Amino acid sequence: MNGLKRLLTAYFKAGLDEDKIDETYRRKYVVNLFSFVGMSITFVMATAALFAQNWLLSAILYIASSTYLFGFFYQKQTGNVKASSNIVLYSLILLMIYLVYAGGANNTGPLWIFMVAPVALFLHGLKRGLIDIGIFLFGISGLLFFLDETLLAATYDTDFKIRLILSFLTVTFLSSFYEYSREESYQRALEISQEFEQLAKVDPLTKLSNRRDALEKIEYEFHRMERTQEPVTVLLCDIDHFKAINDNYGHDAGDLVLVSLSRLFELQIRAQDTVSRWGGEEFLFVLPQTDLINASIFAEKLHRAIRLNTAFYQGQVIQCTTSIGMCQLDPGTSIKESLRKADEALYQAKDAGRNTTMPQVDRTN
Ligand SMILES: Nc1nc2c(ncn2[C@@H]2O[C@H](COP(=O)(O)OP(=O)(O)OP(=O)(O)O)[C@@H](O)[C@H]2O)c(=O)[nH]1
Repeated sequence: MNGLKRLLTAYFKAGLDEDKIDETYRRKYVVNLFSFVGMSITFVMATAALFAQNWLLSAILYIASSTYLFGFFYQKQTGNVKASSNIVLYSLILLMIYLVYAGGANNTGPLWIFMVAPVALFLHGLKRGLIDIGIFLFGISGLLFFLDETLLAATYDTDFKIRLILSFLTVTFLSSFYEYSREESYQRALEISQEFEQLAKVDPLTKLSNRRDALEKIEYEFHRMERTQEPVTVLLCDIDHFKAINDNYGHDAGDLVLVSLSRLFELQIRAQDTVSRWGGEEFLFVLPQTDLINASIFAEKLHRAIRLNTAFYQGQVIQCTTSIGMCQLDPGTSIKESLRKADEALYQAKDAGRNTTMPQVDRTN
């Protein structure tokens, strides 16, 4: 039993990317599922028709069964979900038209047409699925009501034809409603997950990138530097005696200073630079296309701007300074090691009396 379950799961998940569960994943899954169901049912029906010596019906059903299998393999090999879903859906539609035309076994062929509605909607989505269903319905109605004397091989009672179309419309309506709600829920879930993803990258107090996002950005710039050989420098900036601000004016005043400096930092950087809240009262700048010399010029500009910046808290003016440690990224040095060097440089800046910038500390030199 477990072996069968594993086999079926492997079949349904063939060609699917487990790391990317999105709409394409779902469509591929549905293609695999329908190709399996379609292939199995038509195979059984084809064999039954073979025993009943209905050669033509049997041959057509075997061809349909092979087409579903082909749709599955095409999806698995190429990953082309658009083409494979077209193969599965349009071969199903052609088979249904044939069954209505010929009547199938004991005139029961038309009973299978209900499958078209959910398959079309699940494979092609609401809009395109409804167009497919509309065209199919138009063709079937024409065949049943207008070409019944000239083209139709089977004979159906008028009541049966009307009920067939009405029940097909009912199944279409219910399937469309289901697909509509599914698409709506999927869209909403997508929006919520994007919102959360965004929130997970932002520091709630300062609205700057948080440490996690900063690390992603450094990694991106690190790889770009490896490709382009252009310099990248990181700056670790720590507010001097920030504890004293909290102690003297209160925690809310400390928060206000952090927010005020964050807005100031955003104004100082270029479009390609990033500033993030690294932690507590520490900020990290990532400056692409910038070597240590140019980073020093930027750091001086930053010191000046911070000195001139004033935060007002309950009628009191709060001013502060910062210390900065810098490190230029190097392809031969890990990001972690470069950040450690910047941190060491920052401590040297603190030791040197604060309100100053120090370049990286190279122990090997
Ligand atoms: N208001 C506020 N304070 C914070 C926040 N995060 C960290 N702090 C405070 O920042 C202070 C950091 O103090 P220290 O690490 O001693 O550093 P410092 O007083 O700036 O001294 P130096 O860095 O040596 O100049 C601590 O009092 C923390 O509580 C925050 O989000 N808001």
